[in-house]
Amino acid sequence: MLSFEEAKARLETAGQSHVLQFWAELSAEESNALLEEISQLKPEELLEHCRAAAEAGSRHSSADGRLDARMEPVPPEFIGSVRKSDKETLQMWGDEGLLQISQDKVAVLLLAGGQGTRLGVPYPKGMYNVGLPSGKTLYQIQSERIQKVQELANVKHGCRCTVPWYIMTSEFTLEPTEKFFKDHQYFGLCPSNVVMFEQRMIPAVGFDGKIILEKKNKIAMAPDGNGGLYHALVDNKILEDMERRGVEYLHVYCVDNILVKMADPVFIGFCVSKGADCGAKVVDKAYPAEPVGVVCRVDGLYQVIEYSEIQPETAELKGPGGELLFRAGNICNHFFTRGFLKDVADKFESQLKQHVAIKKVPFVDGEGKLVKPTKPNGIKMEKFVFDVFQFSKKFVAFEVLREEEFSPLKNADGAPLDTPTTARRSLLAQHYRWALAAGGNFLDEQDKPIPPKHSTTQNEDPPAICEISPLVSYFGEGLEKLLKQKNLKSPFLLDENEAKNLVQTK
Ligand SMILES: CC(=O)N[C@H]1[C@@H](OP(=O)(O)O)O[C@H](CO)[C@@H](O)[C@@H]1O
Repeated sequence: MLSFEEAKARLETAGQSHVLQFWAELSAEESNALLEEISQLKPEELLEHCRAAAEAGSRHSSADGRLDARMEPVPPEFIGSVRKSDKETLQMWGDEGLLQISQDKVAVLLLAGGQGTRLGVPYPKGMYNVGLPSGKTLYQIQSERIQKVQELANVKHGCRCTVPWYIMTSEFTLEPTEKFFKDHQYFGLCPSNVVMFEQRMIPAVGFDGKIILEKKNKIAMAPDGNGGLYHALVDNKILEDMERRGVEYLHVYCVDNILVKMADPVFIGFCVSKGADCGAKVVDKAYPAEPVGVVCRVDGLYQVIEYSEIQPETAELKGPGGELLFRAGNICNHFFTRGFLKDVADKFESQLKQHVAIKKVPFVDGEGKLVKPTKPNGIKMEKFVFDVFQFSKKFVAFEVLREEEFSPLKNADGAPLDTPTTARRSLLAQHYRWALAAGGNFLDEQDKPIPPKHSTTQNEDPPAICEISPLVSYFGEGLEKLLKQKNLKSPFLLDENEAKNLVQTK
């Protein structure tokens, strides 16, 4: 660890001497913690970071329109689509994906370093329970999907494959996530195949270019955005781990989408058969101001323009058929080859754009009292995971069905969209559709038939409650043999035990 003198010199070089202003008041333990924090910061990088943040803050307007004029939509012929493809093609991609999975070539990587500020919980989002009949958390659902996709590949190819699960956490989420997994015996996964690592944290900076102190001995730090992935892969030797395991393809996704298909064989198979090194799943944007990024091209290069960085007028532009011109909504499900990630790590990481977020950052005033600002006072710099698309040699977009694949949990209940209620509803509506399609009949509590309803809107609950464990079915497969012509009493929970009962009562 640094000595006081070294820390002082380091901070002076970066113009940040104020970080030590409360030094004389700190206990030995407190001062050690501060020295430890300072020792993580490299003086030149810090100087540059603070300079760039202050400059970005002074001219900040995220949606400044600099890119809008150069944006063009992805030509439809460059988008693979679940809706527009026939059954055989989808089957072919799915088979290809399962083949790759069966050969241990596929891993999933979860971006879980965020603080879930909008959701308003003090713990990692993945630990959230949206109120399903089973009480499962997002982490449990995801873990069970991994187990099921492994099983599908095993059964098809007579193997015992592994889909390793890499989880990128941050200083905020690592400890609670690790504990949660341990407390739940990794939800049935082998701990050695769940690899958690931490992304970097960087200081929040005031408009004057000075690091913000959130305590007398603590710098206000924030994760470096989900694009911090590329640094973190190197810092934690994750690419080496993948190589050792023979992983060639990675499905990267963010934690909050309750419908995420982990290592989706169809998506993997599509990307692999197109020879892509980089790919993104998209859904048709629901309305112009929907808070999703749009996949598009800028100066001929693939890019995502984030919802906070697009001008409203651009988001509203319509194509010839009245559809949104920029409608390829990014659902934060990406495909990368290991080779591509290595290239990014070796050659391109430093070129990734810094995005600026102006936030309210709690700070200590000159007297050391904590102030919760009412106006934004700090600049946080973030990298975005999708900013590497421009370096891809062969990029593909893959359009999937929103009702099957996208229902993110962003906000607390009470907000109109993307809440625990909407997430729960989307999952239950999906499982209800699967059960109907498999030939099940629902009964109410008085054993009266509930008339089937084949589509429900986002704002209504399905007429019967049905939850199907991912351990029983991954994307609706295999249900006919269990549910056909069966009377299912709502609420109906199809877990592995119930599946066994149903087989026996054939
Ligand atoms: C930097 C980044 O990855 N932003 C993603 C991500 O947004 P957040 O609001 O940061 O969760 O998830 C959205 C989908 O839920 C996607 O549309 C958007 O582009």
